[in-house]
Amino acid sequence: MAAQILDGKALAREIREGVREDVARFQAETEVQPGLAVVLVGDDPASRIYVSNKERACQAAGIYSEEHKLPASTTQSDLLDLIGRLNRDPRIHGILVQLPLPDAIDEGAVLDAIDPAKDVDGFHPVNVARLVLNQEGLRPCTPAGILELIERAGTPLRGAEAVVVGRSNIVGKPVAMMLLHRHATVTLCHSRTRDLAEVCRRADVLVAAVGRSEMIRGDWIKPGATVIDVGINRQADGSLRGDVAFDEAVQVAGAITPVPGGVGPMTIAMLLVNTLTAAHRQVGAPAAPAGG
Ligand SMILES: NC(=O)C1=CN([C@@H]2O[C@H](COP(=O)(O)OP(=O)(O)OC[C@H]3O[C@@H](n4cnc5c(N)ncnc54)[C@H](OP(=O)(O)O)[C@@H]3O)[C@@H](O)[C@H]2O)C=CC1
Ligand SMILES: Nc1nc(=O)c2c([nH]1)NC[C@@H]1CN(c3ccc(C(=O)N[C@@H](CCC(=O)O)C(=O)O)cc3)C=[N+]21
Ligand SMILES: [Mg+2]
Repeated sequence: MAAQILDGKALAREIREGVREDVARFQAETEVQPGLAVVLVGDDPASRIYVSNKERACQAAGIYSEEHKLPASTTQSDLLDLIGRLNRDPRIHGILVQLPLPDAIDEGAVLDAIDPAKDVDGFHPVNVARLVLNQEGLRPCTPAGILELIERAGTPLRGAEAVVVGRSNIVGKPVAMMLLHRHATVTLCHSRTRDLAEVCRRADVLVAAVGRSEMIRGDWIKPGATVIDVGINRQADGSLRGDVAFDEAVQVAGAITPVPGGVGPMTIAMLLVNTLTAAHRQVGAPAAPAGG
């Protein structure tokens, strides 16, 4: 029997509609409109697509958004100045600096400069520490979206074998930590992992965040497993492929996310949730938003 398809686009739409209602209520109570600033340095075409998706989603949810497009030649000190201004700007509750940054800019120095209260990506060291300590803080959007999808699949995590392929700071490591906090037994794999296929076959929940088109084959998947495909791999013809060979995997898995229409839309929905949560915490409004 073919797997249940986890429709991230539909779930993201539901979440964004909930955010829209919560934003309206928040604004009525506080007279403050939540605001997001997105900073894009250089002209990476893929980043431009995400940035315009984010902008449209903000508008639909009633969140103020502004886009700061800087040339690739921008210096680190100019970027730090901009972040300082956004940190002090009362209209702005969330700041997102699109990654990767040009080589001449020290990514760590830039992330350190963002006010942790406005760090809607959850990449500042303070928010990373709060995640590891399982304390309240802003959680990275893609991992948060992945957890929502797993929950929607009805997959129990307590005691489950979870295998994450990829150990980046923005996806692999934080999603592994979130699965651990849900009491899964977590294996975090990377390019030096031996017998990767064998490790994947143990997984009740498999998260692929590698960036290699269709690397994970159908026979790497345990029958009935929940498979989350984070990969966004642009093909020569312009289409997108995931890190999982979908046509094979869908025959074996219990539930699987498509690419596109899986994790990607959830990332944007969780960015809106984080922006509203950040606004609540900064304004100190009485009621907390759903999911915040
Ligand atoms: N849908 C969404 O919202 C998002 C999608 N993405 C997509 O997800 C994918 C991963 O992104 P990101 O985490 O930033 O990627 P990175 O390139 O930062 O990390 C890739 C990871 O995969 C590991 N890896 C590479 N090759 C292999 C291999 N042959 N076997 C096992 N592990 C391997 C690397 O190992 P090592 O550490 O040893 O080098 C590394 O840990 C990309 O396609 C990206 O576009 C990313 C963010 C959000
Ligand atoms: N500071 C920072 N935060 C990020 O969250 C961040 C980043 N930098 N750099 C790049 C990655 C990648 N990323 C995606 C977001 C949305 C889609 C998305 O909307 N995907 C849709 C459509 C994609 C398309 O058609 O091109 C889908 O999968 O269905 C994909 C990928 C966020 N990232
Ligand atoms: Mg993110």
